[in-house]
Amino acid sequence: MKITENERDAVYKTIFARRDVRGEFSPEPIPEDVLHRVLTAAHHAPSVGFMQPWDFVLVDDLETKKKIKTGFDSANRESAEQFNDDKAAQYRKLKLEGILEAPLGICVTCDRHRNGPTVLGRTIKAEMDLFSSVCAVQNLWLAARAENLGVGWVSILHDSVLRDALNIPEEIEIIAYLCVGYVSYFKDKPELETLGWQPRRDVNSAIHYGTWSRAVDTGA
Ligand SMILES: Cc1cc2c(cc1C)N(C[C@H](O)[C@H](O)[C@H](O)COP(=O)(O)O)c1[nH]c(=O)[nH]c(=O)c1N2
Repeated sequence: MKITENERDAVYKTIFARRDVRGEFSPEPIPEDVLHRVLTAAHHAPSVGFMQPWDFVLVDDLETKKKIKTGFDSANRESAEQFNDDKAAQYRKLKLEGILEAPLGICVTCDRHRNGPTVLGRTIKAEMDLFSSVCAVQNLWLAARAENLGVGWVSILHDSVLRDALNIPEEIEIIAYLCVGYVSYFKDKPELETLGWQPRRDVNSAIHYGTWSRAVDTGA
């Protein structure tokens, strides 16, 4: 099967128009068929040894979301203290989650024991199962964008909060908590770029020919 030019353009458009969404969610519910398409796209991510170690816990209960939000608030206060004075003040102004606003939360997990102890491709680097689950997150994020659904990744959370709220056992790894819902608009650029937190690196500084070399900061 060949990808047509229009289809190629749609893929790039989706990649460049994807954003991390925090506060702009509408409460409009996500239709079952749309959600199923997005989760099926996530489920078709590549995985080491075709392990498919992920699971998706869907969270629409307000009380559960409130527990997670309380956990975020506490972890966020703890996080702010890790930055120096100016950066901490700027950090405290950032909106870094949409846990209550988003109609749906999705917790992506990784079962590190799925398919037994020896997995093709994971014999030398054990963390490949975790990376596979992150591939599922990216597929989900892009498929959601193609459906005009916003996604926000919230990682300022201790695992214990999600384990308690969602009944996730210790042997299951927590990969991501995602806030998902329709949005009024998608920003053109990452918010952290617009607010001056961090600029986008020039793609050429990420490309190395032959050997790795430390990127030179040109200040551009
Ligand atoms: C593993 C991981 C973890 C997080 C994120 C991303 C990823 C990949 N991002 C989103 C992140 O800030 C965002 O992707 C970048 O700022 C780039 O913006 P766009 O995603 O292009 O809009 C994120 N954003 C946020 O507001 N709170 C968070 O806790 C996190 N955590």
